[in-house]
Amino acid sequence: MSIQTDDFTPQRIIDAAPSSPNEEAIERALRPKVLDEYIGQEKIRGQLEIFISAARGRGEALDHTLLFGPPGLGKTTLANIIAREMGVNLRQTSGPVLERPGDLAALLTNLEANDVLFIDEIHRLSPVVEEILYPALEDYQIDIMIGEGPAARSVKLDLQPFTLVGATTRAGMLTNPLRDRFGIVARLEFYTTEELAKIVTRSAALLKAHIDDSGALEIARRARGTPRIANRLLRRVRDYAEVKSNGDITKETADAALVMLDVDTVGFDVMDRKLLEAVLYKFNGGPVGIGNLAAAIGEAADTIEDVLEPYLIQQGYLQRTPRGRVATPAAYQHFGLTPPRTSLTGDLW
Ligand SMILES: Nc1ncnc2c1ncn2[C@@H]1O[C@H](COP(=O)(O)OP(=O)(O)OP(=O)(O)O)[C@@H](O)[C@H]1O
Ligand SMILES: [Mg+2]
Repeated sequence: MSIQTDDFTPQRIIDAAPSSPNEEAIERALRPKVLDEYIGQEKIRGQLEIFISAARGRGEALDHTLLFGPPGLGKTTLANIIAREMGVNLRQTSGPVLERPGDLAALLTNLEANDVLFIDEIHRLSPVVEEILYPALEDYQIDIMIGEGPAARSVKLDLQPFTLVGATTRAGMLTNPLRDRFGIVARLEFYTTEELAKIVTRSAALLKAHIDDSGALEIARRARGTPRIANRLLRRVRDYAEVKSNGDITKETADAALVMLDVDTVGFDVMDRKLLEAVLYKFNGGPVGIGNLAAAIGEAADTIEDVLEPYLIQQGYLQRTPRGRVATPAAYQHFGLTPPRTSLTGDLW
């Protein structure tokens, strides 16, 4: 019998990663299917609209596209939308799954003209697999080795023109030759409260939940700029509203539910507070190196960098300096402390 650990590990309510296979199924149902339903990310949407309609007009494959940004901002959603708007198939895989060159070759040779190949976590491709990808991206050709030892020979195979859509939370970890082969590079930004409120309202309608504007705004404000978190908070608030009142989601029910879930007024949960408190109290406001910080709060450095930090930095609570992480005056104020007149890096705030 196999046990899915997912169901047993305690889960941050505002974790930006999907919490279980079950949540992924719910997400699929809430996922916008066409560009017009995709809320926010105006710049990317505007660009894609033009590039897609031009490529379609010429009957060509869309340029290879790299989507990067923190988890839960809509990269997978966008990859699906691109295929849909192009009117082609989407084949999906991910960096760690492609262990051998043959795995990728099999996928590539099965693509039909102008199809989208979506590689999630593309920064985790192994170097040997990446090698195969270069000529595929440039000339729609691959070189594969057939046989072993002295009898081995290399065979060139022609591929159909296709679009690679790569997604990553870490653009900095891509090799230069790979990054250079993307014609379109889109950086997804955190969503504004207004955009998230629209997403919450749309999802509530799909879930047949009753929500008013103030309820949607309250959830949006506390969703860390991330649609995945907004949708998750909505589902938890809906549970609360159904059990504790008549099921209608208002500002009051949303607030009460979120207090119960330990999500504070700016959307921080226990982990965010733990991180900021460590910088403030244990390291005197910083600067503190990522390794020390990771040890102090018992989280992996990767998790801090990919999941926790981006939002805190974007919201201006934390700064990344060459000497380490530094708490900003906003962080001091959030915890009711008086910020020092100069930061520890010596700059005047
Ligand atoms: N622009 C958007 N409008 C409406 N809903 C969105 C939007 N972007 C994302 N969502 C919702 O958020 C959920 C998470 O999005 P998605 O899975 O695309 O994120 P991701 O960037 O691929 O995350 P990860 O890095 O974990 O793979 C989706 O199920 C979708 O319902
Ligand atoms: Mg994804």
